[in-house]
Amino acid sequence: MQLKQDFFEQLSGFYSQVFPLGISNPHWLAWSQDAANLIAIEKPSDALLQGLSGNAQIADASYYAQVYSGHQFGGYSPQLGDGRSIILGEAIGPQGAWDVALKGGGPTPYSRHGDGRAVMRSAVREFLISEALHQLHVPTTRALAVIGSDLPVWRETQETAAITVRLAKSHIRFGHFEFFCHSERGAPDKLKQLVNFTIKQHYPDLSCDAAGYKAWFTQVVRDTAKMIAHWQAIGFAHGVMNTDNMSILGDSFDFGPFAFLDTFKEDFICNHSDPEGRYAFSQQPGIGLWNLQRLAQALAPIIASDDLIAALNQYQVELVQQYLRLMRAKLGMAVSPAKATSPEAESNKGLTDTELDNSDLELIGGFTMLMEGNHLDYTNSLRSFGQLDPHTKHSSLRDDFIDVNGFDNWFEAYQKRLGHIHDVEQWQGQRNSVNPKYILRNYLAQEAIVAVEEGNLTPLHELQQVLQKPFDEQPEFDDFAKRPPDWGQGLIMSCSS
Ligand SMILES: Nc1ncnc2c1ncn2[C@@H]1O[C@H](COP(=O)(O)OP(=O)(O)OP(=O)(O)O)[C@@H](O)[C@H]1O
Ligand SMILES: [Mg+2]
Repeated sequence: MQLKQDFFEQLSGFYSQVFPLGISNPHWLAWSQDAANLIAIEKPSDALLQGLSGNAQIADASYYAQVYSGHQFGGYSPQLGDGRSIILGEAIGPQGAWDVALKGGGPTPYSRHGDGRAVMRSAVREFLISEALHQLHVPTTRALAVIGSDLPVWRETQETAAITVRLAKSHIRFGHFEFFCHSERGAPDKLKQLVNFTIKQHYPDLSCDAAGYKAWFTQVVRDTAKMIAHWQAIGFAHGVMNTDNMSILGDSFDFGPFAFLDTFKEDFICNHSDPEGRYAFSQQPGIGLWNLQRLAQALAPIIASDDLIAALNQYQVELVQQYLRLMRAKLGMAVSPAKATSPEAESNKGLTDTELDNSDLELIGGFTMLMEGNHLDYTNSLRSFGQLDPHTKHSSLRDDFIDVNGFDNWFEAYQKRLGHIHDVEQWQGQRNSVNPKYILRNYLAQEAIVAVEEGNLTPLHELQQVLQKPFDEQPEFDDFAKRPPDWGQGLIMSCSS
């Protein structure tokens, strides 16, 4: 692993140097070669295991914990910082550099009352979801490995510590800007330094002046909207959208009590510690904007308010367009014939773009409402479109509905929207390439974790394998695509990790 130290060298005063605390009996619980390739690591080795567990020093690593703050569940926490994540530096890979962080690597000056550790179940979940989201084309941080240990840690009961080795293009969060805005009122030198660093590292085409700042913040707004559109389309609930968990690059970040929807439920709450549903599935788009508004406030000392507002105004437009793009692909609805190569959708001729957008949103919303009313599985229902002949009324999808009339009414409007499909087989294949068969259902993660506790890594490795190709039929793993058993339906997790 070849490391460089741009953040460490250019931003002193933005972190504390801290060395990871060694851990007893480290061993690989899981390894992602796909992630390893990003930083040119050919295979796991014993030397790497010792280094990434904190038992031996890695050459060129700097070891630091970043300082940030953030809005947590709506309230401002003036000082957070990496309490259990220690960054080694930026590993150089064939397509760019990736921060390497040991999440659960030991206490730091920002640990407050925490022990600096992560428990095995949360480390495994973070690993699995990072790699799974990537395969689903959702922007995300990545995970190289999970390292297990013998170290006992105390949560509600005694558990065992583990480390997730996280790769991120950047660990800079909205909360970084909030921290430096609030800690240096009146002389925003560090805030400016951080913005300039972010732009130079990640937006090399932009300048570090007023025009560049405006373009940069606009891009942050767009990237955040795009990430959330992906979550809504794939049926992913993050669970803890605090501003310290929002990456400035619009990558899904910090995976705790997340969940995919099993049965579609718009107001699904996946976080046991969120009884009010602040971060419910349906709230995510609104919270994304709220978080961006907090970021805009933090940037106000250096970016003109008109520019910030203009950028924020693009959020909803971008989110809706991205969501429409993803859902149209899932349902096989080609865009307006005026613009599209497909001449199929006869009924839409003459509609303006906005009218078509609105009628498509209505059609999509109609389908999710039907799913909710009929207690249908979100992922499996969408996957059924890969077997659907849009010209035929009867289908396995229709058979799933109790409210058949409701479905028929919807289907009629949908058929009209689609028009004639020339090559149904090709159309079905396209649906299968965007509607996954396999997602990381909470109960699957739970089963794999219980097996790890019993010393059996096979279910974890099988799950990792199946999630690497979520759109492919993998008949030997058909069971992984089933709806959860009763005990695993809508399983929600606590924040303790
Ligand atoms: N066991 C722990 N020991 C020390 N600090 C902790 C611990 N758990 C959480 N924290 C700190 O509490 C804050 C909020 O935690 P949160 O769960 O959002 O982050 P995290 O999962 O620890 O890490 P990250 O955001 O880097 O993925 C963070 O500053 C985090 O570092
Ligand atoms: Mg966090």
